[in-house]
Amino acid sequence: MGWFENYFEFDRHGTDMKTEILAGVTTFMTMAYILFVNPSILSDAMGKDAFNSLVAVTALAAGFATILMGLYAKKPFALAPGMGLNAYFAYSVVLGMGYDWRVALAAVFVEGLIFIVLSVTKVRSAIIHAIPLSQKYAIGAGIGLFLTFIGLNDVGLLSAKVVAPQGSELVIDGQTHLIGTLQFTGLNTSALASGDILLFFFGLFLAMVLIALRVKGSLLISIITTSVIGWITGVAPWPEHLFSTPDISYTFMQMDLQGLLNVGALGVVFAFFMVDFFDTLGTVTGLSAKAGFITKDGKVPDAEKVLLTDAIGTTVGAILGTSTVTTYIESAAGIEEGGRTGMTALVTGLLFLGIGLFIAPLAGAIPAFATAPTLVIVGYYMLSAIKDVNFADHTEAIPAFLVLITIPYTYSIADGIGIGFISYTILKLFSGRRDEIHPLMYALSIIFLAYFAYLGGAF
Ligand SMILES: Nc1nc2[nH]cnc2c(=O)[nH]1
Repeated sequence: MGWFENYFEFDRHGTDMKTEILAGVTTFMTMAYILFVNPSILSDAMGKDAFNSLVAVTALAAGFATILMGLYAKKPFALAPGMGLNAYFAYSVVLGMGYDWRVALAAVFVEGLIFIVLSVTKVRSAIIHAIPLSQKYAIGAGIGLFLTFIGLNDVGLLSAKVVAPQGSELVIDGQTHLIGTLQFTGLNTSALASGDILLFFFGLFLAMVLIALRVKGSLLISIITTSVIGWITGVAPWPEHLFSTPDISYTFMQMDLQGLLNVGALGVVFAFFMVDFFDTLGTVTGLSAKAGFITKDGKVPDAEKVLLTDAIGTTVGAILGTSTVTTYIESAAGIEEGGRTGMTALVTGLLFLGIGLFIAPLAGAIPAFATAPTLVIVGYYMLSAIKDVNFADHTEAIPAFLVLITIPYTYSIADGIGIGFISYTILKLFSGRRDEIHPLMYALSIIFLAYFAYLGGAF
């Protein structure tokens, strides 16, 4: 038995080197899009000149945090700057509220420090353990639906009608987007015969069949096959070149901590913190349930180490120049391939550094239609956690249901968790079962009420 096998306890987890490496590569392939999507979102707020720096910074932050997760927390979880959080950073905080991006980075940095303190003092894992099992399962399942929704959206399969109040337009990459109330969504029929969508369905059906045949690496095979067909048929451009030289000078150490010293900016720190905290919490629980880590009494082993890694990732990410780093739900893809130990994360992290830093153009050439089927399938896997919710008990199942639908509909894991906690506490309280409410659930419900009030502009 080699050093790696011993250190990561392959025997105890019933895994082997080949499975772990394949799992690490699969998770990387599923997440590689972030190397290009994150820079494109953040550079809307930081300026186009930031783009190259952001590619390297995204790879560095994801690589560093994921390797730390592998070596220290020994879990098959990968981290990168979160999609919900980068959009909040760019479109709400900088473009919406008008904060300089350096102040927004400082808010992320401080939020990360608060996280570190909470993780070290074990407050955070205490909160995790106070949350009812039905809510934990529903969060995992809701994140699954969210992921499917992201996949369908990425590939342009859904259309939406937006009723926009005047003046609420957002220009991204020269395209004008309406911001307003969503009236309905539908199938984007005009795109159905496009190469992108056809290849998406090809990838989806290929993945489905391979999974049904129980072929190892089926998601990875689907991503690679679909990409290559896309490149050959000209639906997606071949990678232009293989190598690029990393340069992070534009965003490195740019935080403006002094700019944070006003009440409004503290609200921004609070909002970042809430989203990061509960996104991580839900994701770690969902992934742990999927990997079979949850103990009989509903706990995630070594939760403190996982949370501390996540918190350090955010802080280091802010120093490098990116929005909040968080544990990715896409890690479910590698877990699905059998990844159970830190070796999986180590492989993913090294690929982020190796590919992300130096051959970013190649990773970026993997088209959205090739990764979207994976997001859809992983969503299906994660949804299965809902079967562990007891639907005979309305006081457990109704709040679980609300979490399940609110996460994808609001495109926000934190909002879904908030609705879940508030409704759980109210329902138990008014149905004569208050002794089942953990005292921390009252506090969390009140914090979420304050959070929603803040979002609604009450203070
Ligand atoms: N948990 C989680 N996973 C993601 N995958 C892509 N973006 C995110 C995010 O914001 N949170």
